[in-house]
Amino acid sequence: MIDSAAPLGATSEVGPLRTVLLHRPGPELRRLTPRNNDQLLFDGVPWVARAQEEHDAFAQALTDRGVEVLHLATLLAEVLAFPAARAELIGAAVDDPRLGATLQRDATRHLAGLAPEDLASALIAGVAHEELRGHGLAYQLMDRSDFVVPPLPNLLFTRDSSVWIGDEVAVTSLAMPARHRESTITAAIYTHHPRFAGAEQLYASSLEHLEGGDVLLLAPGVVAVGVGERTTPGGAERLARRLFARGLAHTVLVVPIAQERATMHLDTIATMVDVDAMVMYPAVADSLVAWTVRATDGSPTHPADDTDTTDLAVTGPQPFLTAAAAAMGIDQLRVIDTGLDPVTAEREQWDDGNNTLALAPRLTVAYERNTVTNAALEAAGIEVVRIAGSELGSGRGGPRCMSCPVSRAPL
Ligand SMILES: NC(=[NH2+])NCCC[C@H](N)C(=O)O
Repeated sequence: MIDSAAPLGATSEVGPLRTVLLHRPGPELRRLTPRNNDQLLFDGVPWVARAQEEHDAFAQALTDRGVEVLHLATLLAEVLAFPAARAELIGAAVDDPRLGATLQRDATRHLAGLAPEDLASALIAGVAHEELRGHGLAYQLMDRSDFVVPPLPNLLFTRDSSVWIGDEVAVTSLAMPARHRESTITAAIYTHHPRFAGAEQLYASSLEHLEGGDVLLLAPGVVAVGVGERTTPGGAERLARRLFARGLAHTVLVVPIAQERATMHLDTIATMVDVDAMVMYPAVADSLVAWTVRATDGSPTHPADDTDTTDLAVTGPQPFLTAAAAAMGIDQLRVIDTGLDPVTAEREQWDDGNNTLALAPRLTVAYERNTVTNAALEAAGIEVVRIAGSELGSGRGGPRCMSCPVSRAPL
């Protein structure tokens, strides 16, 4: 088991990255076919071996720069040595009305017989009809190409199923049915893995939809939350109350984004690259607005037993850049444009040109294919670590979606 003393948590998107949670894509990607890829939220059918090579190079680029890389599948296999974690995750995997009681029992028996590493693989790659000797009506009538336990190809995007804010972790509530089960896995890891012993959990998969890709730590105490296809206003409100009650933030900026695939998360249109700079999709830079949410004066922090009753003061909407600079206490939030002309910008935004992972202020990881955006970043003084993503990108996520910062040094 991994043992490291770096304090857990993050108060910004750009503080020097110490520890990150990744998931190397595996057999779950081999489940994708032209028949199921839309439902499983991939734009195509990736070449798995090449996606793994690209991911290994991504992990290596981080390790080379002194970042400790934790692998989700390893942590999962480690917690599956504990009976409580096994029971929770097997229960979550078969909690599916498609199965009915007979197939549920068959699937439970199958999973319960697996050793920790095999169980971890089955929970991630799913269980196909042909891999289980089931009986009964639901099993007989199930399409041979269907899954008893569906695979989780989007586990690759570790930023969405959990996010650290201050020294607490929010296990999120994912909006798309294809991703619901992911946060049962992150919850089990944070609950049972000794590496995270004592870490407080700030959110839960049973609450209003909230995805980590929508949560941007603009500055210590200032959190932006995109609301759109994934995160709901109710989720943003719940998170805001909890952050205020626990003293983890003083301002939450709620930012409506278009409800469409190209802009599924706030981090598909803007990410931080310096303490006062973002790379942003120019088509939205001027129209983006924010509602500023704070606790009303006199609202208590750390109430003994309830973090959901803080009174909220909501103002706005204001232009996002104005509201953000005010909340961050700076004169101006600098913007570096994706692409230059509108067509290049649209192409590079789609290819996750905005979805960068900062390793430190002015040092960021980006897909190499977004040549115009990367040149603009460099012209603005941001060092760019380029990674290949031709296959990884088919899931529509870049370096930031594919990483959950577990520990960043304070600024
Ligand atoms: N933070 C992000 N932008 N994540 C991208 C997630 C992509 C994934 N295929 C989905 O549709 O959910």
